[in-house]
Amino acid sequence: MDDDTPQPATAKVVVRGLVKEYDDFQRGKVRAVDGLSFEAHAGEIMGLLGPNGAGKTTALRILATLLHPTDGVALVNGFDCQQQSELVRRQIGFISANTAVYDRMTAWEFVEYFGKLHGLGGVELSERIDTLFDHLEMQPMRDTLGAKMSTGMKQRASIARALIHDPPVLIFDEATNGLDVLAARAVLDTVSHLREQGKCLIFSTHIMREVERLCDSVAVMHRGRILAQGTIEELSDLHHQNDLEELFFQLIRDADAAAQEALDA
Ligand SMILES: Nc1ncnc2c1ncn2[C@@H]1O[C@H](COP(=O)(O)OP(=O)(O)OP(=O)(O)O)[C@@H](O)[C@H]1O
Repeated sequence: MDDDTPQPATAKVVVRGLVKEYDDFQRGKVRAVDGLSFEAHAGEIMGLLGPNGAGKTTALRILATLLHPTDGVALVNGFDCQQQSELVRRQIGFISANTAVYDRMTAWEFVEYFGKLHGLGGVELSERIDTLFDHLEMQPMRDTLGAKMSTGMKQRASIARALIHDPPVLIFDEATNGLDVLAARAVLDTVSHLREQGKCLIFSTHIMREVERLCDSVAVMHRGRILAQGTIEELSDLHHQNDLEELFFQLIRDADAAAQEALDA
């Protein structure tokens, strides 16, 4: 990797007033993200919790430099996702439920290929892959072709791919969708382990148990906005509700009722 890259001391994600509108052929303008603001810090897992269509993937794809925002700012480690996308990509690893592997590459070749794209090579790269394969328990599948991998194996390969350049910020977008309990548990264990290494993690999900088990803070998102944000204890105290699932339903119900009232007025 380029050693001249400025490396701020603390990995951090800052999102301020982020807006994303899509031009939808059938629905016209769709405001998928509507003034979103949050921060995520090093050594912490921030949960982004929201129902289908809340705007989680859109927001995270902006952070991953895959989409341009309509308005607002998203910074990764101080670098602007829109203006400095190349630098942001070096700071970030993005894992979703449907990251593809290549049918004709083995797990090892796949991760090596992405390592090379990040400018790694030689012994440094093979040692790094070896360490990652140890941690992710991928040694038995190192020669398995993408076409022969199970869903859980594909997800492990995708995680190794996202970690190969050792980025300080990791984004998991509904990364356990479609995995069986064992494979999902392996992903959650990896996320915990990455926190111990001081990484800044954003973990989007609609599964409450994953949030309760993993996250240091949580932002509840609906209709492109954040309805509530804080630690689970802070949210429980503020809304007088200890059950996260109930709290989630309550927040969504209240927001929908307020939106309906505004429409009726
Ligand atoms: N390319 C697109 N064109 C038009 N509308 C889109 C596009 N992508 C997403 N949307 C819309 O934006 C809104 C937010 O979608 P998004 O996928 O970001 O939400 P999400 O919280 O990730 O949902 P899910 O959990 O279902 O993945 C939805 O109304 C969706 O239909």
